[in-house]
Amino acid sequence: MSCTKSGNGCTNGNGVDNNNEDDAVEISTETRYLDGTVRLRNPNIELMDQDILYHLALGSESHDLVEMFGDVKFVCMGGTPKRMFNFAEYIMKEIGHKLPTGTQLMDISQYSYRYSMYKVGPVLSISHGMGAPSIGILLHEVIKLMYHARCRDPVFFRIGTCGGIGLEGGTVIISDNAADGMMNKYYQVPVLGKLVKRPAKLDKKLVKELKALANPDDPYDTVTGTTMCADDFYEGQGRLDGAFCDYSEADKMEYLERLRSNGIRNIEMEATTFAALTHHAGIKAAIVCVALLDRMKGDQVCTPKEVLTEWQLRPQILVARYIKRYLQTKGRISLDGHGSMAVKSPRRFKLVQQESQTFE
Ligand SMILES: O=P(O)(O)O[C@H]1O[C@H](CO)[C@@H](O)[C@H]1O
Ligand SMILES: O=c1cc[nH]c(=O)[nH]1
Repeated sequence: MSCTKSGNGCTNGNGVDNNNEDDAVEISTETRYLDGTVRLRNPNIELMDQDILYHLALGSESHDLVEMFGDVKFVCMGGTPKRMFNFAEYIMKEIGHKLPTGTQLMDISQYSYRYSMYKVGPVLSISHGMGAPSIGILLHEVIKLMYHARCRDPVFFRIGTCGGIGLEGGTVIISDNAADGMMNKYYQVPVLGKLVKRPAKLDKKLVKELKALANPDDPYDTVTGTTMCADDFYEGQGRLDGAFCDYSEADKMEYLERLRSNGIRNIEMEATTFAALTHHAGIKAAIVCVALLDRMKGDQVCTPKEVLTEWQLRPQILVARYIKRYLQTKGRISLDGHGSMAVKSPRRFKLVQQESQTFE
């Protein structure tokens, strides 16, 4: 889809405005087979003898991807390998998953030397590095992995950190919209010399479900709002402490105030890419970040390491509540890491609707 600009939004080439605020992720026959497995918007892939997922150190012929990943329901991503290893261990406890005796969690993608990936029953925990190009490459390969593995209606989460806009460090922000540094609600990437714009949309229902799981007893606030995705940590986020700075503190504050008055509550570096690529794939997705500082009050991250480590758990706790609730309510997914979500029968060319993913 190449988009043309219409206001802040995009059209999909058929003149359809894809920037309707109330839309949930559009899951259609373009992105799903009859049984809910992921259908790629790329006819080339199923014609290929093999598909090498180079940055994951996996391949469609070298690995039995259905056997290895067919039961995956949740894909959780965050910047660092350490955080995603910790999340894998945490979710393992939370969902009561047991590894076979004598085994331990293994980094499935270790020989890519790029990303780390851990699998805990129906949950994949993957590091995505920093910024749009890094998470973009990962999303292409993970979406293809979902297709090859015949995963049904997977849900993706980004579990991140960010700078708050008028929000104290430690506050958890669930993104209900994503915008770039120009406040455009799309992700744009040059393709064949032309700028392709894809609407950066998140599933509003999932946002509400996550917000409802915030516990009034949590010793921190959980809020929703628009997330700004910058292409840089320093100048791109209006910091005064980069190697270069050609603006004044007043300019910075004026910019942050403008962001705040446009509903932007936090800044990080992957939101538009994550929202746009999952949306384009028809994958329900959410972003939950913890603020490391209030950018209205400063630029340097000077909170002690132990405190930052505790804060980073907060988005994980919320996402784990969602996953647990889903597994308890649906109760259809085996937690032994095998089988019940895998579809072994051929499913190509079978189209229609997917089942509902909601569980309220
Ligand atoms: O904490 P994670 O999820 O890595 O993300 C945030 O931290 C990085 C910058 O420090 C950027 O990638 C930003 O998006
Ligand atoms: O200020 C911050 C903190 C974390 N990550 C960001 O991108 N910005």
